[in-house]
Amino acid sequence: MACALCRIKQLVPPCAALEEISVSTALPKGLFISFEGIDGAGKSSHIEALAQAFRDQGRVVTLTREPGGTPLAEKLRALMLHDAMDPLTEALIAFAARRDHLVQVIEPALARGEVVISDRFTDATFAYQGAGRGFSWEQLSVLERMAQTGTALQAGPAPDFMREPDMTLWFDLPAEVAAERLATARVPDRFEAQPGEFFARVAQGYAERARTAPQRFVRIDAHASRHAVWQQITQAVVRKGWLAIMVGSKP
Ligand SMILES: Nc1ncnc2c1ncn2[C@@H]1O[C@H](COP(=O)(O)OP(=O)(O)O)[C@@H](O)[C@H]1O
Ligand SMILES: Cc1cn([C@H]2C[C@H](O)[C@@H](COP(=O)(O)OP(=O)(O)O)O2)c(=O)[nH]c1=O
Repeated sequence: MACALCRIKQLVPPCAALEEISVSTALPKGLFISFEGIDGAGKSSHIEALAQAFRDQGRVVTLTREPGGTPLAEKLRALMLHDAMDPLTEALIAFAARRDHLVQVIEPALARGEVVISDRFTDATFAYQGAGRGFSWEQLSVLERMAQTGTALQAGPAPDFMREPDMTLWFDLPAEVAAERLATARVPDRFEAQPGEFFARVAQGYAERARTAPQRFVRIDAHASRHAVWQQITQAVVRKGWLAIMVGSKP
């Protein structure tokens, strides 16, 4: 597509540089942010507030979750959360749901220049099915590559580009504190009903995953007050230049 100036001047062929400018000003860059952490860490308490902060600054937001986010993936979510199965089956279901979610929702939204905020993504599979259930991380990495490659819709990424979040906000909280918070909060699903040691392993899994991708992970000290947690979240996105400084905003 010719840039606006070339169209006015009826330049043939249109200039390459201005063509790029016209595309980039027409469409903001899509952003993909995931929220991660053990159950009860406080993700749901802040995710809508972050979505609203982006909307307030003019961005279109797709707020979604895993497992789930599409009609098919929501069916797979119901199976994962309520039916007994072995760790490999659980991992395969998580990645099947993720592939559908990527193809149907996440990639189209990123191609439209939206901000995609997902309540969990692949790090949860490494933490829960990997560290929690004991399934091999090496094999999970193979599934990760299969499920998250070749989905990008925009021109540019190499054919072997593997989609990952641009930023992962990792809510780090000791398992025993999360258990206390959840004791009165809601009816537990198949994961939330697991013993404390399971969540201690899941928490370690997240810490390990964060060590392998320090440029993507932002550790949120989730043992702080709601207000302090919110400040850490906003600082992380402001530091990236994705949001302007927000004065007095609250979760
Ligand atoms: N910073 C916080 N301090 C104390 N309690 C919190 C905090 N953040 C959330 N909670 C409470 O902890 C429970 C779990 O929070 P939630 O946001 O549902 O966690 P998650 O989505 O990570 O499972 C809820 O009852 C919530 O009100
Ligand atoms: C995405 C994902 C979630 N899970 C688990 C973590 C959670 O216990 C559960 C559902 O996540 P979540 O939506 O956080 O539960 P809730 O709506 O009750 O807050 O699924 C996995 O085990 N593997 C995965 O790959």
